Amino acid sequence: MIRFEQVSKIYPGSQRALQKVSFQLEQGKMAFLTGHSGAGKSTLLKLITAMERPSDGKVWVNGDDISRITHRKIPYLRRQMGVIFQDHKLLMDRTVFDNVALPLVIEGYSMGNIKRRVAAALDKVGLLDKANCTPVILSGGEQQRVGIARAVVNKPAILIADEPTGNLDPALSLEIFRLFEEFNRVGVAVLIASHDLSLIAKMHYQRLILQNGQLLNASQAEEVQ
Ligand SMILES: Nc1ncnc2c1ncn2[C@@H]1O[C@H](COP(=O)(O)OP(=O)(O)OP(=O)(O)O)[C@@H](O)[C@H]1O
Repeated sequence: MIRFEQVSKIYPGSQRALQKVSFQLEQGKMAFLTGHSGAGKSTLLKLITAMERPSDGKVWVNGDDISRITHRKIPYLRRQMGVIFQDHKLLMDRTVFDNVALPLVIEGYSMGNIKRRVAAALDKVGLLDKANCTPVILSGGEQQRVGIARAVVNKPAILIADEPTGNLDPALSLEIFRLFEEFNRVGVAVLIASHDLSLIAKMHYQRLILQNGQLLNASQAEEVQ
């Protein structure tokens, strides 16, 4: 589903952010991406969403080599994935419904279809009764769940999350991780970058550990755990 082959990334005028990173996340699997601040986690995720291109190596998503993807093909790639950010990037002057509907409006879905899908996504994250509220009146955990509903509303095969629980307390963080597990259980591949080591330790999924841009192998990983 996602495959990195000897991927390096050097930002212009800076040192190497990723060095010869290789890994695979198979269809329907869930994994955590961890590592110190500046280790390269966001960079790795940005290569999957084609917000950045690798300087060397190959990135495969759903069977396509996206290392040199053209701008024209990026919308097709992004349609296959839902992306969740720490600050959830919600439109605060629009309703929860409008926020979740946005990807479908952009895709030109009919209003009937939009209503059905948004209701299903909000139901999944437990916020159906908040559809007509603006996100400002919601708690941090609820706002993050709106972000998750928006990410899953067009049923992507892959979910990518960059520090989705960064601003939340442990109980709410666990709730969010459990939600990701539910999507994974129905076949969605999930990759979550997180600093939340105690929570990750409680969940038994593949762990990718970055250190100064390099992925640790199994024995190195054991040493840092
Ligand atoms: N747009 C950019 N231009 C130049 N250097 C960058 C850019 N983005 C990231 N870097 C550098 O690349 C390295 C990896 O950064 P990245 O944001 O991927 O790390 P991270 O593991 O996500 O860190 P954090 O946990 O603090 O968010 C860092 O040294 C960072 O300064």
